[in-house]
Amino acid sequence: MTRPLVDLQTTPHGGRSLFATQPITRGTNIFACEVPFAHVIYKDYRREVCAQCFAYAASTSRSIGDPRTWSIRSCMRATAETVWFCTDECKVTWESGVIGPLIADVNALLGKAKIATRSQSARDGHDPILPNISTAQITQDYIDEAWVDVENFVSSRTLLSSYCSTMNLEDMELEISRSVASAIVQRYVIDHRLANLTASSVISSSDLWAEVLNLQSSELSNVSLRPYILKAHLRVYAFLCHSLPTHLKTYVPMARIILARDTGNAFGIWDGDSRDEMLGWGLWAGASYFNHSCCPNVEKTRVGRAMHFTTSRSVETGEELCISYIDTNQTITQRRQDLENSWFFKCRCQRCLLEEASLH
Ligand SMILES: C[S@@+](CC[C@H](N)C(=O)[O-])C[C@H]1O[C@@H](n2cnc3c(N)ncnc32)[C@H](O)[C@@H]1O
Repeated sequence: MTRPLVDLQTTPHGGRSLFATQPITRGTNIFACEVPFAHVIYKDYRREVCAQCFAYAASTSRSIGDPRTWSIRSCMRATAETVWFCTDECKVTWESGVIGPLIADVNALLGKAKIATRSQSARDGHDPILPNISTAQITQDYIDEAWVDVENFVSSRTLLSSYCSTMNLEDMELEISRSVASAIVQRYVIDHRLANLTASSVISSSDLWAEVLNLQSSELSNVSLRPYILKAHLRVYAFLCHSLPTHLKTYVPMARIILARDTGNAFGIWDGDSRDEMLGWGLWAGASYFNHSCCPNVEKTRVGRAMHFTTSRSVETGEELCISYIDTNQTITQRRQDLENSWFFKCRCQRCLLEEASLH
């Protein structure tokens, strides 16, 4: 058996991180994660993004005159949401799988349920799920209590149904709901052994959920910086409790776990290398142990549904293997701002430490 090239270790500065177990040459594929555990493609792009391989119809690499939307569509159950494909091969692969069609069924239900949330008169601004809050109030206890309250609230079917009929779910809340629902379907399929899922080169399907649980949560940092996120998450939870089919409802408590880990661990699904347009996002469990560096030695590439990680230069035994989360062609001040706003940490990479020292 060949020895793995990477090893997970704890760092003094940035939680767990991946390290080289032997010298690695430039261009080596060190890790691959085959499928996202949760994902969503934004509504505006759904006709332009292949449901199987995420190829973008309007990408700049395509020729002038090529259509901006895909024309091959799924024709499975009438109850399922229509999805589009770049080739017949992708369509056959998707239709012969279990997860894609199940997600399309659930998405159709969520779409209808969202329309129903605005069928009655708009709310008067008061939301019983969470009163207006100020950042000063936000502690882990506060967040825990808010989740206990919402769980009590949704346990009354009458209250829940009446709330959802006028909650006026926002478009972004529906996207978040779709992403959580895709994870719920994934877990349902694993639990019921409906498909043989291989998520990555090192993780077996039975460990997939454990891998998601193991991801770092950024719930408190995220809600402290953007208190409105908590309200959106609680509303998504209530909406899913109300709208999902009975066999998936038992999995709704997963929502808080996914939402707490999504920010800080998910990757954007981009149109191509130039990253002009973000088409959606996905949570590739197992691929989130790469720490950030402003002088990275690993490049991340999406290959269809898979995330591949390749060394961008040669690496010594024991070296930390890092990707970059941001545009590293920025000043230290801009880089810090981006990392603190979106990932809630102060970068301790070699480049930042050197640049910081030269400032003093
Ligand atoms: C996607 S996770 C990476 C894996 C993470 N270290 C863990 O233990 O799960 C991102 C988090 O890792 C930490 N991190 C990543 N790169 C870092 C760096 N250059 N300096 C300090 N902390 C970093 C931050 O806490 C960040 O929010």
